This record gives sequence, structure tokens and C-alpha cells, in this order.
Amino acid sequence: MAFNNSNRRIFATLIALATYTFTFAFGATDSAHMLGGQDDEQPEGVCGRNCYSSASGRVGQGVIDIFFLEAHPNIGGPNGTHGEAKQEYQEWHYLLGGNDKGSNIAAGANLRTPACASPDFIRRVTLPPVSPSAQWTGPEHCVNGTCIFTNAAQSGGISLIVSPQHAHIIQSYAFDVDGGAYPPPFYTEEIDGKGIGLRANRSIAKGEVLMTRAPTLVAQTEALVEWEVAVRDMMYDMAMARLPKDRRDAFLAQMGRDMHDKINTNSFQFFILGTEEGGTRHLAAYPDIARLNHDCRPNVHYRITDTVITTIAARDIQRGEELTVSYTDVFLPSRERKERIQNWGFECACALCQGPKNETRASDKRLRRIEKLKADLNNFQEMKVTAETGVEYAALHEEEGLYAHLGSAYTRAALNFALFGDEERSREYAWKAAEALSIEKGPESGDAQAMRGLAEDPRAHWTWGKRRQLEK
Ligand SMILES: C[S@@+](CC[C@H](N)C(=O)[O-])C[C@H]1O[C@@H](n2cnc3c(N)ncnc32)[C@H](O)[C@@H]1O
Repeated sequence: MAFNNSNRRIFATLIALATYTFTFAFGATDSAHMLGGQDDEQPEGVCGRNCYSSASGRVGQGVIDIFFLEAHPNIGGPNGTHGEAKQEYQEWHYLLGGNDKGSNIAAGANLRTPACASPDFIRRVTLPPVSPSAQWTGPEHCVNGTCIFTNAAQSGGISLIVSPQHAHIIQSYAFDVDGGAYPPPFYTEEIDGKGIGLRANRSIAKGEVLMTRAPTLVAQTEALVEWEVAVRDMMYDMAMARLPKDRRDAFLAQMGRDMHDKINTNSFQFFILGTEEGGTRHLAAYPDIARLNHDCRPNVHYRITDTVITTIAARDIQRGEELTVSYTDVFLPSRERKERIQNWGFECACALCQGPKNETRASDKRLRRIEKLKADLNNFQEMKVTAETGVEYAALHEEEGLYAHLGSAYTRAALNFALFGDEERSREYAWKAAEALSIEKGPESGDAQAMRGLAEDPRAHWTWGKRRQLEK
């Protein structure tokens, strides 16, 4: 499985890595000799794709060294151009706080001839560690520009299999993990047809934080897909070997035949420096959280902020209930949900999937109605809604048990009332939306704040009365 969430820089969607086509593009000899390379300056051509180009520039007050991973075949070859390098250059540039005009780095300028680079060389030219107390080691064992970084002291131990650029971003995050509810309001248990799962040992109130965890392992998906199996498994082993034993044991106790299968089955997917379209896809392993089984109508919501995952009760949960999250898009019709779950390698044994056909049909009907109302509420060309349409839309979410998605449903209802100039109802739904969004996206999230703003003064909102004007 692969779960996810969104925040400032990281965006994630539930997409199974299992659905990828695995192509192992690089030859064994190429990859193998890159492991553990010692020399800073091997002759050009010997190191294949493990080459780096570098440039110097000035951002703000400090002179920095920037280097480019030779990830693109058109950099530095006999007739190479620096087109792709420029793009990467720009990314660094932005990352370091520059803008297209504000600093004197000329993109793509003064690139040195590519040279082979050992991990030691990379360490010297990489930006300094974020905090002297951070205790990160790496880069080590770089393969095609993806290296191992470890912090055995942070949050029980974290290993990264990522590029130096992404390592720097991840290392800059504050892994302030408080662990969630203590003692845990759940226990692990074998669940019929699902393997191990988590069950509530007391009643849990909606909004209660269950677990907050830093990742044990973060891996850049592209590298995992490209590497030869032997290289990939060696990287996993080395990343794991650097972790404290209890952390390693927890990772290895996850469901799965081998390391790769464990990562496929249990990881959450997220993106760095962008969304699914432009960002870089990563997988993160959180062994404790991975015990949560799938349900098409889950009672637990999760969000990932700067790689730290937080799981929260999406509704009141009774003692004895299984705690679940959804591995797939809950708005898909039942047949498609089942197909997606099958692609992950198992038959869904959740109550809705296993329930009577008439319940599945009723659920699908509600989902179709939700989709139709959403389109109508978003339609400003034609008037297909009344002030009450948002209420029906939100009520269908409640009826369908889509508790982790009530924030956006209430938001639409609140905005629709504002659009129709109904102050009281807009206020009522905006408060509901703010409460739900505080759980779903965090109390300080922009969405929750926006709804608090609407609730405080609907008349000041930009949507105020806009539908009424359209009606005239
Ligand atoms: C992330 S693991 C969840 C924990 C797992 N049950 C264990 O024993 O560690 C995902 C795996 O659990 C099982 N699983 C999760 N949800 C399920 C469901 N609704 N129905 C059947 N099996 C499920 C599947 O084997 C799936 O590949």
C-alpha cells in the first residue's frame, strides 16, 4: 500500500507502488562499482552516471557550491548541453531563497566538467547539516546519485535512501514527535481475514490523536524502480543496518516476504518539492502505523507533515472496534475500489465490501449523488443549486460514513450559503468545517483558518452574495 497526505511541501496520494511497472534500467557492473567508491577524482567516463557537475554562486551573503547529479544523459557528454542542469540549478536556487532576479547566480553558468564523485566528495560540497546536533551521517554508498543518510538518534532512528538534495530538505524538518495518546488506546490482534490489526481498548473521542511517528525509512521511489534487484536489496540492507536494533526489528516485523515486499505493502507515498505532477515521489515506512488495516469507510484519519505522520480518530470510536484507514480513494464506486485493492494483492474484507449487495448499491448511489452535487456546486455558468444543496451534499457524506472528508463537505455547504447571502447558515457550516478541518489538516492549516474567518464574518467573505447577483 502507499498512503499519504499533503502539506506545504509534501503532497501524497494513496497510490500503490504495486501498480508500477518495475524496470531495472541499469546494468549490474555500472551500479556495482559505484557502491562505496573511494576516489574523489576518478577519470571521466569510469563512473558512468555517478558523476557530478559543479558551479559556484552567491546567494544572499554567502558563496555556495552547487553541484548537479548527473541524472540526465545530456549533461556533460561530448556534445552535451546543460539544459536539464539549468532546471536543477534553478531548483536549488529557489530552495536557497533566491528568485529569478534576486541573486547573481547565472543559471547553468560555469559548470565544471563532470567528474566522478565519492561520498566523501559529496559530503564536502553538500550544504552543511541543518543543525550541528542533528547527528546525520551520509551520504554513503551512493548509487546513481541516490545515497544513504542515517540519524540513529532521531526519533528512534531514521534512514534515508534519497538524493543529497532531498536529504537536505528532509534533514531540515523538525521531527518533533510526541507519540500520541499514552497509554495507547488500542492493542494489536489477529483480525479475521486481514492479518494483524489494531483494536480500541477504550472508547476514543473524535479528534483524539492516536499516534504520531517519524519515518523509519524514506526511499526515493524512482531509485527503487530503476535499480537492479541485487543493488536495491543491498541498499535496503545497508540503510537498515544503520538503525538501532529495536527500530530495525519493528521494520522487519511488518507484513511482507522480503524487504522490498515489506516496503510495497506497508509504505506511505508522498512527494517532495511539488505535487504528484512535479514533485519527487518518495515512500516512507512507519511500522507502527502500518498495522492499521484498510476499510472503505475508515474511522481513522492520517496526515503527513514534513514526513511526520499523525493518525487521528475521524469519529467517536467504541471500545472493541477495529481502527482502520483507507488505502484507496473512498469516493470511487465499490467495483473500482475492490479492483484497486486487488491490485495491492488482497481481497478487501471490510464491512462494506463484504456486506449485502443492497447496501453496496445504496452506497454507490449516494456516491453518484455526491459527485453530481459537487459538479453542480462548482458550476457558476448555470444555476443548478439552491442554498440548501450544500446541506444535502454534507448530509450524504455523513450518511455514507465519510468522516475523514467532512471538512471539505462542510466547507462547500458554508460557501454555498455565503454565495446565497445566508449569514446564519454560512456561519453554522463554517464552524463545522473549521472543526473537521482541524482534524483533517491540522488546527493551523490554511483551510481551517479560512473557515474560521468565514464563520466570524460571512459578509466580509469574497463569496458573499455572489449567487444572488448571478440570479438577477
Ligand atoms: C499495511 S498492512 C496492514 C497490517 C497487516 N494486516 C499486518 O498483519 O501487518 C496491509 C496488509 O494487511 C492486509 N489487509 C489490510 N486491510 C485489509 C482488508 N480490509 N481486508 C483484507 N486484508 C487486509 C492485507 O494483507 C494487506 O496487504
